[in-house]
Amino acid sequence: MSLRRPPLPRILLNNVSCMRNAQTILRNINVSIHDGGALVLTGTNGSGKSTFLRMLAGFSRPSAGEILWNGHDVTQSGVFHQYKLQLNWLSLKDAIKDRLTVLDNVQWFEVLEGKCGKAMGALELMGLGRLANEKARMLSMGQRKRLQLARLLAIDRPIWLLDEPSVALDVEGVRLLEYIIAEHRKKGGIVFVATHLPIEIEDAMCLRLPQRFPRRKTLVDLVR
Ligand SMILES: Nc1ncnc2c1ncn2[C@@H]1O[C@H](COP(=O)(O)OP(=O)(O)OP(=O)(O)O)[C@@H](O)[C@H]1O
Repeated sequence: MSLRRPPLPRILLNNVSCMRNAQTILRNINVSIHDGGALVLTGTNGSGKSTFLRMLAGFSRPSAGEILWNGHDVTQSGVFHQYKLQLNWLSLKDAIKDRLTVLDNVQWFEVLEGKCGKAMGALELMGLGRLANEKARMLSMGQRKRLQLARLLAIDRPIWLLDEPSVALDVEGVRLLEYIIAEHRKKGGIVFVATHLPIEIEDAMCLRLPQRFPRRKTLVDLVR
């Protein structure tokens, strides 16, 4: 009889807490995620969703606990160097260069990544093929979000950290987002999504972060 150990989770958050400005934003978070997994983070404004993603991206360190990637603490410099190459980050700051064309905006990231050849296909999938040679400043908000998603596809790293990825997308855009997330997971990719808007992600784990401040009076309370 062979006794096989269960595989290590690709990412493990072990009792992680995070402080900003001497305040605890995240407290005792435990998450374990394997290849193909997804975690959807929800919670009120200021509950710490972006902080969670930023910590996973290595922009801030846990104040307690540890984040393990393949069993190694990502804050160790040798590990972090490898770990950060696994990450693809999408946030409300879109880092789009308005003076470049739409295509150049994707190819530029591909070049930085030492890759090439996927930019046009990614733009076409995201419905931006006809705009590939337009200057990026011509794009609407939803089109800019589609351009960010095309970059994710072109760069093709395994761990996606998506902060409000559906903001400004139309219904078709949200369906495309759901589709590319599903396809990414089929290849073993991992997806973390912070969102206020509903996104259909099959078998995703959900983590609702607690509200950090006492509930203030709402508009409804005030007009009663
Ligand atoms: N650089 C910073 N320095 C100090 N505090 C910060 C910093 N960034 C965020 N915070 C605080 O951390 C808390 C959580 O912020 P965060 O942006 O993670 O919330 P969120 O859940 O993503 O909110 P939203 O739904 O509004 O996007 C907030 O109270 C915020 O003021």
